[in-house]
Amino acid sequence: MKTLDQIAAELQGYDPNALPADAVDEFLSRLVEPLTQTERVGLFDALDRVLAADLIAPLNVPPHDNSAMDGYAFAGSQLRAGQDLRLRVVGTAYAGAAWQGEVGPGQCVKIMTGAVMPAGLDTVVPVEFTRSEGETVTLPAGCVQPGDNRRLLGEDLMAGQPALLAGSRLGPAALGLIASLGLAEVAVWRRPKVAFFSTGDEILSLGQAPREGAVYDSNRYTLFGLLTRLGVEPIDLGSVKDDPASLEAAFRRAAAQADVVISSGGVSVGEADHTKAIMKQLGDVAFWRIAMRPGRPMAVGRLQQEGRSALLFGLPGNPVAVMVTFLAFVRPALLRLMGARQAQPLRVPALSQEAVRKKPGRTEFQRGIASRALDGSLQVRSTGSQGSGVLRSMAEANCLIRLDHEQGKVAIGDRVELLLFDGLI
Ligand SMILES: Nc1nc2c(c(=O)[nH]1)N[C@H]1C(S)=C(S)[C@@H](COP(=O)(O)OP(=O)(O)OC[C@H]3O[C@@H](n4cnc5c(N)ncnc54)[C@H](O)[C@@H]3O)O[C@H]1N2
Ligand code: MOO
Repeated sequence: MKTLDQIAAELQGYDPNALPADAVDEFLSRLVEPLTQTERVGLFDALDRVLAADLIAPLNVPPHDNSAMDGYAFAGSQLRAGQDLRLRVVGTAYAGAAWQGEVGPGQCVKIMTGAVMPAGLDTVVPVEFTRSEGETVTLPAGCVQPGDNRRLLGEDLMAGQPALLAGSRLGPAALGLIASLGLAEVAVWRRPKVAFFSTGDEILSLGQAPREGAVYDSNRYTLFGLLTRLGVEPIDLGSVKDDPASLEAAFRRAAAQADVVISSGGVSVGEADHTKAIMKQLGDVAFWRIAMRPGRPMAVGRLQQEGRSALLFGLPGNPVAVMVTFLAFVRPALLRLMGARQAQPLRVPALSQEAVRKKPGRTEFQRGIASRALDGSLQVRSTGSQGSGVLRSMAEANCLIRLDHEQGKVAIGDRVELLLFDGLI
């Protein structure tokens, strides 16, 4: 395990007082190592977990050639260009049991969607394309081609081939895919435990009476939501007063039971803040000023407690900064810890509906409302006030507009990049 100083020495031009967002990504990718313990869980418990090993299909899906339509199965070699085909119906194949009879030339079998294709037959004509008279059906010229409407054995998954790769995050489709292989359990990485708490003397817990100079703790609730959506095990440690004894107890308690500790507040330069001193005392911690807005101050490192080491993210106190630093840095780090292959969120291009003032030299995340323009392209406007205490701007938004480090001002119609909240938070 490398120390923070060793990692810093590996990075060119590392300056903790003006760290570009890309350098933070690079730093964290070297700091965070995936958890090593795996477990087997039932499929209902596997949602949002990360697959620990390649999943090899133990059988073919579908297990047999079958019909994609309700209609008539027949040998496609009998089709002649420009000619109707008349066939005699000699039986009915239902889904669930293979039809066993013989089918000769000029004959067909009535077949249901999903039913096994009778031996020797390779084509299905949907019932609505045909004319039926008593025991015969007529297929009008050109209504199907040989091989149409037949689903091939193994066309979804072939036995022996990987169905899902290690590091895949299991969504609803993956759960269904695993179930389609007849597997009731799957090997996943252990869920990281993430302890979180808020710091600050001005922070009121819900239920406390309002008082002058105090604000209600919102960060714990957004962090709870972000962590829960991500599929880690959140451990709420409440809000902690800004005195050394309370802070030390909170950080020790957190580090003793969690893989990751997330605090909010106290990482800037304020005089009352004891947070940084305690973090330093309990572990190997770097204090950064990131070239980013919001989310400039942030502490990152490891806390040592009772012979174990927990990752630490000391997020800035401002509520929007908490969410932005979480999405930009903590979420990818947690995904890496969870063993996920794809850790960085997808960035989607969109056209800006507004001009934006921006100087090169820092990454900015504005709260955006993305929508579809009349011509079908994706467009975005900001939610208005972008203050890093204005949580309403985050609640109204459906995306973050990410303005790159090098980017200068944005004109109406310029291309910007979005992190869409759908699937992200
Ligand atoms: N001289 C400087 N002052 C500040 C700088 C700076 O670079 N130089 N950076 C500013 C930036 S940017 C941020 S962000 C904040 C971060 O400061 P802290 O991490 O020390 O956070 P606090 O001072 O404790 O709180 C900031 C702000 O957020 C409110 N807050 C805190 N926790 C919660 C919570 N759980 N729920 C709701 N609101 C919370 C707190 O009341 C403050 O208003 O520093 C700037 N200052
Ligand atoms: O992190 Mo602060 O919120 O950049 O304003």
